This record gives sequence, structure tokens and C-alpha cells, in this order.
Amino acid sequence: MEENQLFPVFFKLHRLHVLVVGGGNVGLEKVNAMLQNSPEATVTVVSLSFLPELKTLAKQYANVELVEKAFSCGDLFGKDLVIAATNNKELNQSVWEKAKCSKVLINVADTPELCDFYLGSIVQKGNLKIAISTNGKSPTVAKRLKQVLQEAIPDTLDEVLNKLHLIRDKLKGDFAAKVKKLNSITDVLVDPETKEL
Ligand SMILES: C[C@@]1(CC(=O)O)C2=NC(=C\c3[nH]c(c(CCC(=O)O)c3CC(=O)O)Cc3[nH]c(c(CC(=O)O)c3CCC(=O)O)/C=C3\N/C(=C\2)[C@@H](CCC(=O)O)[C@]3(C)CC(=O)O)/[C@H]1CCC(=O)O
Ligand SMILES: NC(=O)c1ccc[n+]([C@@H]2O[C@H](COP(=O)([O-])OP(=O)(O)OC[C@H]3O[C@@H](n4cnc5c(N)ncnc54)[C@H](O)[C@@H]3O)[C@@H](O)[C@H]2O)c1
Repeated sequence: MEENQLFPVFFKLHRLHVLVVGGGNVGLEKVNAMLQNSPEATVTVVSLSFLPELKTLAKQYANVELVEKAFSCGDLFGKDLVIAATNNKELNQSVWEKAKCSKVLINVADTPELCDFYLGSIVQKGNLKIAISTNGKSPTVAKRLKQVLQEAIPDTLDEVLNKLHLIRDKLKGDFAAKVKKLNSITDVLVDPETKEL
């Protein structure tokens, strides 16, 4: 079976500054995805034109800035991540080249081969977050799997996380003893036959 070699990480996006080039459907989708997860992310969108939904978002979020102009190299200055989402493949390629020169990580929405990272389909239950990737094979399947997991994971899991957090803080002893105790308490999550939490 082919392996997915992507390495998932969870960005603290509120500490980063993201540049999105292109304010059309895909630009909007990506900005929405970022804000749903990280409402305090600083996002600058550079585009010749903007969908009305993006204008509404920029009014709602002080941290979202729209700059109406053609992309230029200087737009990369001070940015940590870039998403190139214009409808012009050559321009997207040129944004990629400039991002590479500046050592800024980039996602080129119409060219997976030029992406340093992919956006995932994201399941959210309180503190729990699961990011899904199909290795770029089928974002639609990622979206469907997200819907399945969102339903299947009980809302009460967040209570479990909060309780475990309290226990984790209270546990004394060395690291190995702590891990052993936490594993024993959470056995029930993998073996429903063991006693209830
Ligand atoms: C998960 C999600 C996250 C997000 O965007 O936030 C995401 N795409 C979503 C939806 C979606 N995207 C597309 C459709 C139409 C149906 C279809 O084509 O399947 C739908 C379905 C829909 O909208 O219903 C079209 C599409 N997508 C890419 C290309 C280019 C290409 O493949 O060449 C084209 C063709 C463009 C064209 O043909 O013109 C590329 C990528 N899309 C990825 C992520 C990355 C791989 C993730 C993975 O590893 O699975 C990757 C590689 C790069 C990236 O975008 O980061 C989000 C689900 C949101 C949710 O959870 O609800
Ligand atoms: N990765 C994904 O999830 C995904 C999904 C669907 C489509 N796509 C691909 O993404 C690309 C964009 O699709 P779309 O539907 O958003 O297109 P769109 O036409 O809705 O938007 C393109 C935007 O790019 C802007 N633009 C064009 N030239 C520019 C320039 N020189 N400087 C700054 N902005 C410029 C336009 O003003 C417009 O706002 C397409 O190539 C499409 O195939 C990717």
C-alpha cells in the first residue's frame, strides 16, 4: 500500500502572519478554514478583487486585512506562511518561487507538487482536534470522513479531557509512574470491558 509521508503538526496560527494571494472561492475557503480554527490568526489577503464574503469577514475580524492590488514580491515580507490561490497558474508558480527564495512555507492551491503543506479536513470537539489528509488523493473523502468522525465522537469526550488534565496536574511521582497511572486510568478508552472512568 502507498504510504502518506506527510508529517502533521498543529500550528499556533494566532502567533503567525499568513499571506493569501487571491480573494476568490479558494481564497475565501482557506481563510474561513483558518479562522474557524484560529480566530485570532493574522491574515493578509492580496488580490485584484474580493468576493463579498471576504469583505464581510474582514469587517468581522480586525485581524483580517484585504489589500486590493496585484501580487508583488514585497507582499511576502514578514509573512510566516503563504497560500497562493489565484486562478493564474503561472502567477501561482511565481509566488512559489518568491516564497522559496524567502524561505517562507507555501501552499499552492492548484498544484499539490508545489505545496510545502496541505490544509486538512478538521474534526473539532472542544479541546480535541483531528486533522485528516488523504495525501491529496481526495479532499472530498477527507471531508466525508470528517463528518463521520464528528458524529461518532461523543461531546462528553471534552469532559474526559478536562478531568484527565486535572488528574495529570495532581499526579506526583516520577515520569514513568505518572505515565503508568495515566495509562491505567484511560484503559477504558481502548478496552470498554475495563471499569468506567
Ligand atoms: C481538506 C480540504 C481542507 C481545506 O481546504 O481547508 C482540502 N480541500 C478541501 C475541499 C475540496 N477541494 C477540492 C474539492 C472539489 C472536489 C475534488 O476535486 O475532490 C473539494 C471538496 C469540497 O469543497 O466539497 C478541489 C481541489 N483541492 C485540491 C485541488 C488541486 C489538485 O488536487 O490538483 C483541487 C482541484 C481543483 C480543480 O480541479 O480545479 C488540493 C488540495 N485540497 C486539500 C485540502 C489539500 C489535500 C488534502 C488531503 O490530503 O486530502 C490540497 C492538496 C492542497 C490544499 O488545498 O491544501 C477541504 C475539505 C474541507 C472540509 O473538510 O469541509
Ligand atoms: N486546493 C483547493 O482546495 C482547490 C479547490 C478548488 C479549486 N482550486 C484551484 O484554485 C485556483 C483558484 O480558484 P478560485 O475558484 O478561487 O478562482 P477565482 O477566479 O474565484 O479567484 C481567483 C482570484 O485571484 C485573483 N487574482 C488574479 N490575478 C491576480 C494577481 N495578479 N494578483 C492578486 N490576485 C490575483 C482574482 O482577483 C480572484 O480574486 C484555481 O486554479 C482552482 O483550480 C483549488
